[in-house]
Amino acid sequence: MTAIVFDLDGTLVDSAPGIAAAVNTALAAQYCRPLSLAQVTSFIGNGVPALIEQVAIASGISMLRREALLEGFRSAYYADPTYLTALFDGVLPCLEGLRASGFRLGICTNKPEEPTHQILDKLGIAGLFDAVVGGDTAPTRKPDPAPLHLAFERMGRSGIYVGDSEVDAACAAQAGIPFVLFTEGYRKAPVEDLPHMAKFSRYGDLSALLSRAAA
Ligand SMILES: O=C(O)COP(=O)(O)O
Ligand SMILES: [Mg+2]
Repeated sequence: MTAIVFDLDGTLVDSAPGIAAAVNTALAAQYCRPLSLAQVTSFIGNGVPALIEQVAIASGISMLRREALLEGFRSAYYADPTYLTALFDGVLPCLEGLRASGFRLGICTNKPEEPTHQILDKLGIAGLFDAVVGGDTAPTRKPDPAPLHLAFERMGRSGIYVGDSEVDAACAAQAGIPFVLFTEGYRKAPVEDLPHMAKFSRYGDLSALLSRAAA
């Protein structure tokens, strides 16, 4: 039976408010004004170093202070990565249903492993996944295909990748893995600009879609 690998931020969890809160705590420590949720959301998807670089540019923070900004973000975010973070509607029954139908499940996210594991544990879904690949697991991050290949390798199966962003679509395309797009995440480009095999906006529709696709 096929494996299904999921992205995390903007796909399984709505984590942008928590990430924005930690960004703004780090900015306050550098005597900078807070950024809006929309602005921080637009920086999510390429991993923490890219997030902090974009925050620093938007806030006019010099290269010299970026390390302090990164440390401020890490200490605020890692203290509780589940703050203002929740599963999207219907995720839990969908994942349980997929497992019950015999699919193996994995995660491939650009979020570092430590907060990824904390989120999966505290939101009660850790036990559903056989492989978790974070932004610091492999030598490269998405859109490089290596982390996605690693997630499938760890499950010993091929399958489908489910994600929400340009980064995920590009990663799947480079890896030669079919991609299913969740349209309610943190994508910036129109749906038609992202290569995808299928798309969905409600988790209640995903199980039937994946069973058809994997048949
Ligand atoms: O940018 C991040 O840190 C994580 O984003 P992802 O879970 O969508 O890969
Ligand atoms: Mg994402």
